[in-house]
Amino acid sequence: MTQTVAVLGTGKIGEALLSGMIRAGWRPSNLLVTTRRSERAEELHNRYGVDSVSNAEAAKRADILILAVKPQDMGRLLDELAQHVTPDRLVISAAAGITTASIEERLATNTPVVRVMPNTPVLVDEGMSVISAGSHATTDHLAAAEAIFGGVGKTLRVPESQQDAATALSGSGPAYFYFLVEAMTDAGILLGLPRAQAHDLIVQAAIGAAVMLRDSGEHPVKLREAVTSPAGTTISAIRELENHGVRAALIAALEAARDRSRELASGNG
Ligand SMILES: NC(=O)C1=CN([C@@H]2O[C@H](COP(=O)(O)OP(=O)(O)OC[C@H]3O[C@@H](n4cnc5c(N)ncnc54)[C@H](O)[C@@H]3O)[C@@H](O)[C@H]2O)C=CC1
Ligand SMILES: O=C(O)[C@@H]1CCC=N1
Repeated sequence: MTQTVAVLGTGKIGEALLSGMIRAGWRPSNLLVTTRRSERAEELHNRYGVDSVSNAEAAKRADILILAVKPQDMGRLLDELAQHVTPDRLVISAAAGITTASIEERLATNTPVVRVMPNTPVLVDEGMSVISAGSHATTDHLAAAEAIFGGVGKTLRVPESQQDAATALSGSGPAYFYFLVEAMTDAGILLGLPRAQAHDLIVQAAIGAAVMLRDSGEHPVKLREAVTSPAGTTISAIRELENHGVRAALIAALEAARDRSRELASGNG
């Protein structure tokens, strides 16, 4: 961890990553951030002890640049960086949809670019980061990205052609579970439970189910069948879920997220 890493754009995912890197043992003196507002720079300095610099300065000083701005802001960021990034730097983009090729063509020839799709559970070291090499990135560059993102969760290498699908499943994935918890908590209210209790019951059911999925090695169908007693309560609920097309809705939802990721490749909104 002797390299210097700059996080360019420190919104939700940029800060989540920054906080995770500090927990994983990165020294604030080896980290830089860029922000659009000076109050935000001050806030991050107070919180993490990191210095804020301009994007051009970050490109000059950092070995690894993590681009964490919105896809729609990527063009402008690359304009600011283009003259300053040399091919001995590693550029990691965390932006949905943006291809490594589109970044490579804006930077000096042979600049290595790695595309990563993390998710917000990096905040609790349970992130999933899906990693792909651009055309000039070597296995050492992939390993450098894995060292950073592996400190805050799991990593998986995929061909870049699968990144839009991975974004739909994993980058956006936590939101679907929060949405379910929200809806199921409302159901608890309808059934007469106090909101706080309904929330706790659903969250613990989610945690228990997630740990069983991760640790038991069983197929989800098997785990669901173990809950579903003959003529019992669960099957009554499952019938309603099927009646309302929840399975088809999920498939369509993730397909829409994949398509949106593809659209964002143009950098347009
Ligand atoms: N939020 C999430 O769960 C995930 C987000 N991503 C990707 O991360 C990127 C950022 O997303 P969020 O953090 O959600 O957005 P955000 O809007 O919270 O953060 C973006 C930040 O970039 C800053 N910014 C924009 N242009 C800048 C520039 N030229 N120089 C310095 N800072 C600049 C903005 O002020 C803002 O603070 C997006 O490309 C998104 O696709 C990837 C995985 C998960
Ligand atoms: O919603 C988005 O576009 C970003 C990318 C994955 C998660 N959040």
